[in-house]
Amino acid sequence: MDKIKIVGGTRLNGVIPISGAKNAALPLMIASLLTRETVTLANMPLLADVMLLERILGNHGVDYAIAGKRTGESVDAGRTVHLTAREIVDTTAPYDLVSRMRASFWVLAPLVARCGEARVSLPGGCAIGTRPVDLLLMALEKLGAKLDIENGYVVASAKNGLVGAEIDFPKVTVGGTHTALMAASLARGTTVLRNAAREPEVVDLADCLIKMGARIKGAGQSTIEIEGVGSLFGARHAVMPDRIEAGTYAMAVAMTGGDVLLAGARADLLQAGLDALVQAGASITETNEGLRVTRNGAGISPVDVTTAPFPAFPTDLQAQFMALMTRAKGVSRITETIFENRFMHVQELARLGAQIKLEGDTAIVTGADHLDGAPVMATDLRASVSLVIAALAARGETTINRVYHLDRGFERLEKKLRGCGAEIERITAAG
Ligand SMILES: CC(=O)N[C@H]1[C@@H](OP(=O)(O)OP(=O)(O)OC[C@H]2O[C@@H](n3ccc(=O)[nH]c3=O)[C@H](O)[C@@H]2O)O[C@H](CO)[C@@H](O)[C@@H]1O
Ligand SMILES: C=C(OP(=O)(O)O)C(=O)O
Repeated sequence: MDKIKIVGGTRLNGVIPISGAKNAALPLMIASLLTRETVTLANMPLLADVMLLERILGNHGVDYAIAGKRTGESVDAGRTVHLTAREIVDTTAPYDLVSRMRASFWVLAPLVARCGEARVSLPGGCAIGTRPVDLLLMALEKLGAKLDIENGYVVASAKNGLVGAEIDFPKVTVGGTHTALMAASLARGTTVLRNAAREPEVVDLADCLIKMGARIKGAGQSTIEIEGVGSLFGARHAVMPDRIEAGTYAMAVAMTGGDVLLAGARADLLQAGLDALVQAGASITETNEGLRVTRNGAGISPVDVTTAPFPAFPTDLQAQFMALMTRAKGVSRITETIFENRFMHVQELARLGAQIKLEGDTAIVTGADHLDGAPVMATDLRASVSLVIAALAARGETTINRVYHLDRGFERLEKKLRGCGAEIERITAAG
């Protein structure tokens, strides 16, 4: 298993290109199941999750072709891929694939909407919480799908097609909103989603569906109206920039000090995260090329944050912000309201000398004068990168084990950080 070795203490200076968003790329790829025609996605990130989803979609009959790079195109440019689901050859998504990536469960919606049947393994829990799928199933049932659970699989059928409905989500769910958007696009009649997720990735999916011929109004607001159509077409769409990757590197710069341009990053996708960073002492300027983040001289101030659905502070940046707060001059409180168990990084940060006390859904972080390098273990994607941020500021060497978690969501992380002066290298396991 690969490891990452970091020697802390270097300020970050330079340019970091921001990749296409994992959490937009995945539902966009899944949406290709809705049409016989080719969906072309540009600015695709090269990530383990994307590669796994390629395999899962291939199992259903999606032909996946990667366009070659144009002459002179930078290595930092995202890939362009063509996905064509001419025929769906298999409507089953098996346990061994779905259990490895939760978002793959979302194939249920396009499969049942297009084919009238699907058999998709329940995804199970994961390191950050139990993560039930009851609201995704509720949405599909409202749209007329008949659902049974058999041997760990959701067996869905809608022999006469799905029918538009009013769907009120009792809780904001990104996956539930993606599911309802995809299914309702091919349902007969009108669907209204209430308390829908407003995350930018939902808007990105809706934009692509609209290019494919879907009739969707209100994406990005709590109420979304979808007028179902008989069939969808091919389209070309560029994946939005990754706001979580951008926020992560912004927090790394705030931690080490320095001056970095996050090329391609957009402030409107990340306002709550940027506000917290400015309170912590970073300066952020929006430029034509992206976001410039600097922290010079002054130390890190403690800031309290509470995670909540967009546009509030994102849960996917909670671990990274906690890493930053471990060096603040004072006490901060970080409250996690989305996932019940998203504090696996606390024990690992403590190994570097962080002082964090957990009280229910709140972590109370007392900033330490310094952190010291140590061997640590990555436990999930964002927890892993929080250890990278802490290690960049720790004295001496930190080795992060199980970095396959990082590869799920951060493209060329070592290269991007090394380009800004960080002392970071991947130690590739032999064999
Ligand atoms: C691939 C992807 O895009 N993943 C993101 C997506 O995950 P995901 O779509 O799985 O997260 P949700 O927004 O659905 O989950 C939000 C909350 O709702 C609960 N819930 C969800 C569905 C359901 O049927 N029942 C239920 O109770 C969850 O347990 C959680 O407490 O949004 C999360 C919240 O922004 C992010 O952290 C993940 O990075
Ligand atoms: C939790 C995340 O991803 P997933 O929903 O795929 O587990 C994440 O991107 O932080």
